[in-house]
Amino acid sequence: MAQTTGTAPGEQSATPHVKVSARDLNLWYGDTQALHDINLDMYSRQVTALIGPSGCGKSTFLRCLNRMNDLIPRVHISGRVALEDEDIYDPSVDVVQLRTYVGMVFQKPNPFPKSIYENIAYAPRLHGTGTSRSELDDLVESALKRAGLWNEVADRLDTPGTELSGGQQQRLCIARAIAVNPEVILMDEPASALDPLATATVEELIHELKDNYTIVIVTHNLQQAARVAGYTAFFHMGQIIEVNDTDTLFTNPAEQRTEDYITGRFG
Ligand SMILES: Nc1ncnc2c1ncn2[C@@H]1O[C@H](COP(=O)(O)OP(=O)(O)OP(=O)(O)O)[C@@H](O)[C@H]1O
Repeated sequence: MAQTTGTAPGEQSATPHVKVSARDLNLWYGDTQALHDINLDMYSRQVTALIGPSGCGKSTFLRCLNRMNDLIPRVHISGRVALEDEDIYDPSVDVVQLRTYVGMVFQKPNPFPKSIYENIAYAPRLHGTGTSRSELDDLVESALKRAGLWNEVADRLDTPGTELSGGQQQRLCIARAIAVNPEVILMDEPASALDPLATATVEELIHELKDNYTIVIVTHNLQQAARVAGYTAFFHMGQIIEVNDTDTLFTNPAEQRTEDYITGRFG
């Protein structure tokens, strides 16, 4: 597997900071191995895209990064995933806490059946981040602003989140993830259920969020990976075939399988 530690386009520092790393990561669903010896560094203030054909293990890998696979029966994992050098699979790790550091946004927008306000305020209240009403008000406003949704919903915070358009719902889900101050945001095909205009808005948002978070995104859309990601990893049959800065991976792939995939020969 090819992996660079070089500088991504637009990145000032020669050695980007590794925020999350996977080392020799294997995962089995029962007897079936879905991930094989995955090694990947994901950098602070960068978007890393995971691409590859259907069933190659992208979502499985993404779920390893905040232990969402713990919820699936008969899953067995070996190897290491570290957040800032801390092994997230260490038995002492509080998984609920971990998921506030490493938030997740899913393919289909899934707002709670609650008001826009409550969608954002719910988790901070639960975790004790915002206690008074005015603290929560500030937190809701700030999260909605960071998700680029404030101007569209400021006058109707009491309406159900489910009444927003699909694109707005997805930005609400991103605001909800942001509200608990994560360091890493995982996105599993966050725009695939959206129309082109809403997709463009979400992509712009990802671009802005990158300045403050580590973002890992699964996408089927190669153009989207090229637009939003500084780094891209190509998965095939549960392995990483190649990872590199996105421009190099798309224009000068080292591996034949990568070239075949990005030129549409399979997948
Ligand atoms: N809950 C599960 N139980 C058993 N096997 C699973 C489970 N989830 C995924 N798999 C299997 O693991 C492999 C990888 O699936 P995964 O969903 O990670 O791939 P993917 O690359 O994200 O695919 P897609 O692009 O179609 O979403 C597939 O063979 C899939 O059938």
